[in-house]
Amino acid sequence: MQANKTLLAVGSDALLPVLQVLRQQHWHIIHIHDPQQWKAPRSTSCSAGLLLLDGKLLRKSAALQQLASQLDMEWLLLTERAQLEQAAVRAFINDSCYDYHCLPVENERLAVTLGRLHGKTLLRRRSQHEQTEQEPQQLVGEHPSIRRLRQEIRRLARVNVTVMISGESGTGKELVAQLIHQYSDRADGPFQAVNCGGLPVNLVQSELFGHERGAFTGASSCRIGRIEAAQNGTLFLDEIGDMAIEAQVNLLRFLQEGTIDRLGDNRSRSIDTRVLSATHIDLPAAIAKGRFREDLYYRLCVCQLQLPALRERRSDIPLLAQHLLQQSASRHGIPLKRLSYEALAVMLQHDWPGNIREMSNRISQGLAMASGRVIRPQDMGLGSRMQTLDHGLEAVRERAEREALATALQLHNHNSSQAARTLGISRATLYRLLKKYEMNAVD
Ligand SMILES: Nc1ncnc2c1ncn2[C@@H]1O[C@H](COP(=O)(O)OP(=O)(O)OP(=O)(O)O)[C@@H](O)[C@H]1O
Repeated sequence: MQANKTLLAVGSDALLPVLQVLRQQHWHIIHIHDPQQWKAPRSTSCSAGLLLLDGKLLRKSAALQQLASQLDMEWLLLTERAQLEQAAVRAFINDSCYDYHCLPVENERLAVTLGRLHGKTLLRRRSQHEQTEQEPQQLVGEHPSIRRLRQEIRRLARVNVTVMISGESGTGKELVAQLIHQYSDRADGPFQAVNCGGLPVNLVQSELFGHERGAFTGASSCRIGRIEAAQNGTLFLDEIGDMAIEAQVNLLRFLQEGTIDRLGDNRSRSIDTRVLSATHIDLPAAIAKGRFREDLYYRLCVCQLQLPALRERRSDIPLLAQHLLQQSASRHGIPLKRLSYEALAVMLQHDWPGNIREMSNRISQGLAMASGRVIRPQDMGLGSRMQTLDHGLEAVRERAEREALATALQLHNHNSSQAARTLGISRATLYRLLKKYEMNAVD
């Protein structure tokens, strides 16, 4: 990260006297007349942008928005007061600028504002940097099912049993496996994730167990398998339900005996690894159809974790959205934007068939597509304003309340006192809500 004071100035030569003063204040200045001229790589280290809006630039509003939304820095707009009468100018200021000054320029005020922009850009870059570099993976969510999951992860991390993690695609199964590894005393060892579904039958064996040179046609060198690579660490078998039945017997042998043989080598090697697996399919049904070995199932399922679909914990949507926004902005080097209220309302209603991965993808899409600083539903490829208004915020709130009640009651076997405590409301409020939604508790 560089901390130099570099200013990107966009506008006509009318800016020159101002730029002269700023140079004396130790700003390094890049001056372009036209937003489309900006060709520098995104990693450029400008920390502030100064934009002199005149009639000519106003006609290039799309290019301006494009420029302002793609560069990781804050913008100050210089404008004639009369231009503020135009809705497009006001929208541009709201969406894309940190501040605006009316002409003529007051040099002292300008110096203070640009200093602030510079400081703010550096602060944001620093926190984005710290977030990606240092922050461990986190399981975001305050829904009772996620709170309980966090406790279960901590407990399971301490014991060396196999765990089967089930849930729809994108619900966080691999993340949970990583957390179990991180909290375990194997955290300093490797975490090896294998996608069993993506491996063709003929490759599964060599991928899992490794092979010696010449073990089969094309095996030109010796290769350590994924199980061996997970020595003293954790082996995560993703999509285990899709593993070819022929490969299942060898995996079973490894789980029973704790040893593997590389293909083409009959020396058994002892392996000490913790095995976690995940599936999005119904394994008992696969067993009934003869597609999955029952003995392997019991070996892999000493403990089980079931992850809820995102639509079953809608109250977590705002929290997750904020987390994914920050994560995506810092990963892709895009300036942070905020979700419009409308976007959040649409997200609360969406059913999220692809769960958190879908949300993460849509938010990245929104960050890339939004022309200003605000992400609208259409930027994420989500329904229109009319659809939101059809349902209204009240309907969204009712739906979230109904779901929170149902989950709390289920969690506590329909005991109203305990459910009220979990929800952080009084029993009287709980009864009022149960009556409103025609639901029942036991006591
Ligand atoms: N509770 C959560 N908090 C924060 N991020 C999450 C959470 N759950 C999932 N994610 C993120 O969502 C993305 C998808 O999660 P993950 O890959 O773990 O899902 P999965 O269930 O293993 O998916 P698949 O079945 O398709 O393999 C990842 O980027 C993950 O970090």
